This record gives sequence, C-alpha cells and structure tokens, in this order.
Amino acid sequence: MQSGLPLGGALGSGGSIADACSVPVALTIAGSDSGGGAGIQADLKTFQELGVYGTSALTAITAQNTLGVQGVLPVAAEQVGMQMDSVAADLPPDAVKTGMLFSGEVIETVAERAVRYGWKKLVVDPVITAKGGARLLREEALEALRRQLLPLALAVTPNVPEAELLAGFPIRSFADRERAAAAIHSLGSRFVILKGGHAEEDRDRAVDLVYDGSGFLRLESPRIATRHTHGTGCTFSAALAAELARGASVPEAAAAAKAFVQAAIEDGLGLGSGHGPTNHFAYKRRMARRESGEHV
Ligand SMILES: Nc1ncnc2c1ncn2[C@@H]1O[C@H](COP(=O)(O)OP(=O)(O)OP(=O)(O)O)[C@@H](O)[C@H]1O
Ligand SMILES: Cc1ncc(CO)c(N)n1
Repeated sequence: MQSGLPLGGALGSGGSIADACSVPVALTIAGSDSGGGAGIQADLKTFQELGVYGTSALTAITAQNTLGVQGVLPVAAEQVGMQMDSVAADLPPDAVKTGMLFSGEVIETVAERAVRYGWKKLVVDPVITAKGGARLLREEALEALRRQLLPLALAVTPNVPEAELLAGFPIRSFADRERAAAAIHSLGSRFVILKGGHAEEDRDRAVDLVYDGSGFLRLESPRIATRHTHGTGCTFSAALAAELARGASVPEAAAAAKAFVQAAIEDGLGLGSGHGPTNHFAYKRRMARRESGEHV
C-alpha cells in the first residue's frame, strides 16, 4: 500500500508539483447532498483525507439536511455520461465508486462507460433509500442494478435492507446475512461487503461481512450509541475506493474503510438536529497523533 503522497523533493528541484505528482485518482458517480454528510460531498472529503485526488460525476441534486430529503432533481443520463467522459479522457481514475444512481438510464450509462474505459476497481454502493426513507433509486431501476452493474463490480457494499432487496429474502439472523452475501455474489460482483450498521441482532458490535465467493471475513468494531450516522455507507465505500486507488487489496481496503468510518462516527460533530454527519477529519487526525507517539 502507498503510504503518502510523493510530493517531496519536487519543489526544491525546480519542477512543478504538477509535473512530479503521481497522486492516486478516484472517481465518484453519485448524488449531491446539500447537507454535506453523504453523497458526493462525503466521497470527496473521504478521498481527500486519504490522500487521493477526487473527481466526480453528479447524478442528482438533492435538497437534504440531517432531518431528511426535501427534494431530488435528477441529472440527465447523457450529462452523467459526459462527466464520466471528461474525467476519463484527462484524469483516468485508479478506482471508481458509485452511490445514488437514481434511474435505470443512468445505471446503463455507468455500466457502458465502465466497460468502455476498462474500470477494474469498481465499487458499487447500491444506494436505494436515505435514512429517513426517501427513495434514491427508482423502484424499476433495481433490476438494472442487479443485472447490468453488479457483474462489473469488484466490490458491492449493501447495508442490510439493500441486501434484502438484492438477495430477494428477509435477513433476520447472522446465517441469513451469510446466505444473502452468497446470493448477491452470484449476481457477479467479485466481493460482497455486507455492512452491519442496520443489523438489529448485533447490539454491541457493528459487524461487516466480506465475502469473496469462498470464505467470509468479519470486520468487527464496538457499536457506537449515536444518532449521528448520516452518510456512514457513502463514507465507507469512498474509503474503500480510495484505498483501492492507493493499491490495497479488497480485504485490506475494507479493513481500512471500517477503521475510517469507526473514527468518523466516534468523534462525531454533533451537527444538525436530526441524523447528523460523521467526522471525516477524525481518522487522519488519529493517524497523525499515533505517528507522533500518542496512544489513541
Ligand atoms: N452505530 C455504529 N457504530 C459503529 N459502526 C457503525 C455504526 N453504524 C454503522 N456503522 C458502520 O458504518 C459503515 C456503514 O454501515 P451502514 O450499515 O450504516 O451503511 P448505510 O446504511 O449504507 O449508511 P447510510 O445509508 O447512512 O449512508 C459500516 O462499516 C458499519 O459497520
Ligand atoms: C445524495 C445521497 N446519496 C446517498 C445517501 C445515502 O446515505 C444520501 N442520503 N444522499
């Protein structure tokens, strides 16, 4: 895994940063959250915190805050495609993640570009509803997600309600979660990371399951008692994509993403009067304190 940005030395030798910089690049294809805790804003903040240059293709503009989603304006699929073309032509991404895609046409456009540009490190966060229940994916687009996008994914990162919809059966136990991960894996993604934020049977632990088609890896952390978890899923999948862009394997990237989101929830900001955002600064600050010898 790369440990930092190779900027050092470039300035003193007369070269420009632009000439010398080989920073990893990630692309997020997602919706805008005006409240800044989820969507494209969470993704770009996470990329930045992890030392990855962030680019974006916007799929929808949501009017949103910690209380809910007040409005959704979809971006036309053609315009989403043009944004991907602009980025791919000039700033080829090392990893790509998708979030809110909203329509079947946008999903089809993303799948077509993923093939055209050979995006191998594609993370699909199958965003379906927001925490308050607002729909971020049209009902009729679920099949397009299952059939067109998942076969192209390196990793898909459903939460429990999304996994129920993708697998087609309810999840009530840990064994159900394993069965759902296997069912989703059969749709074609190389890895399934079934997140446990919503899992009601785990009161004390937040357990994410990583499945590669043969074995399960469990990523566990203490469950934090807080309502400030807006955007945890976006933040997790963005951290996963950033670590993949830096050269990590999927299990390594998933463990790092779990640590990133745990710090972001633990050091919450207390903003807003509903489900507040997480703290995207927290992980990097902790790492810096750890490196300076502090016990964190
Ligand atoms: N209360 C919590 N304490 C610790 N970790 C949590 C908590 N809630 C969620 N997580 C972690 O956050 C990550 C995202 O999981 P979650 O299931 O909440 O995703 P999500 O529902 O897609 O999020 P959102 O829809 O808010 O973006 C996972 O790694 C999960 O384990
Ligand atoms: C734009 C957007 N994407 C994803 C989510 C899911 O958290 C959200 N609430 N808003």
